[in-house]
Amino acid sequence: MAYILRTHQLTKVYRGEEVVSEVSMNIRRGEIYGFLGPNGAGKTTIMKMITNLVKPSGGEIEIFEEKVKDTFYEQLKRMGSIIEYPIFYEKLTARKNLEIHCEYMGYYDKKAISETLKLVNLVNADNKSVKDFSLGMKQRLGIARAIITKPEFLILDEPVNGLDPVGMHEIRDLFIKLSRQYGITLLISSHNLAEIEQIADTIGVISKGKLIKEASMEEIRSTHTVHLEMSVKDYPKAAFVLENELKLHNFLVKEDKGIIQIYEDYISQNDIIQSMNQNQVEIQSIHHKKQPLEDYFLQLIEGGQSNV
Ligand SMILES: Nc1ncnc2c1ncn2[C@@H]1O[C@H](COP(=O)(O)OP(=O)(O)OP(=O)(O)O)[C@@H](O)[C@H]1O
Repeated sequence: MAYILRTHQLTKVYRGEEVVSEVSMNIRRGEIYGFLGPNGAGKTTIMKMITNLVKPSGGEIEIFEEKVKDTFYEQLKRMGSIIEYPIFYEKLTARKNLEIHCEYMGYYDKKAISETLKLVNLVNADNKSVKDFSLGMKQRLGIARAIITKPEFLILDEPVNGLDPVGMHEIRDLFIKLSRQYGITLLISSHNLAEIEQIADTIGVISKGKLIKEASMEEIRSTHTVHLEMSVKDYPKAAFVLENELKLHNFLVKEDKGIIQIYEDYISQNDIIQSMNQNQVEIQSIHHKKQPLEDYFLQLIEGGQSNV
């Protein structure tokens, strides 16, 4: 398995306080990794350590399958990033900003500027200076600057923060394009699940400096969101049957809705129907129900546990 990034027990202490605690994360080549967590969870600090802006207090970082040393310029050259707010030369155009950046990076592919402006859809902005850009245009220019040197690994800190739904949609499409067509690996942080749920292949959930979950979206969707919902009139009796006949304990009785939610993975719908029939409990409906992912993540973050 080719990993673009692996951290081992990565830790950062600020004034005696551990703001990042023993984080071991794994990003595979070519994937979009969604880094999800509430504000202050430690996402930016981790991204800063990965991009050599902040020194770790402990642990290790491996990029492109090589352990990073004190300075890791060779690896950094193959990476692009936007961390916190990108700063531009406000009086200059997007093109001029990119030219200056390329010069600074020692990257002299003149064609790249026009190509990149086209890719991020900023071709018609040649007469505008950056100070007159909308927030979305600035975000796209930031992305252009991060990708112009053709990085293999792109690190984006809250890149859609503050964008309207249309802008957000455009940027999301761009990320998918960068990943699927250009094979760039993306690490994207967000405090909002809806922003990255649709594009991430893998999600890392961070809370209070700890990585509390790392799993593929596919796995999360298939294993953690389903429960059985059974609608009955006589719910006390139904609950009795679940508990004493089927020996199930992980269920919730919602009296106001007349339903019982059953969270046991190993019990089949048929077994429940059979047992209810044998005990003369009439089932009005029974079906699998998905827990909204948002609820699942909130539960995860609030619980702050690693065994969910
Ligand atoms: N230079 C610093 N000195 C002291 N504490 C810091 C410093 N940088 C970050 N912190 C603290 O570390 C914790 C994590 O901050 P960080 O910015 O990494 O979180 P985050 O998940 O990226 O949240 P946000 O989205 O709000 O930036 C916070 O409690 C923050 O106050």
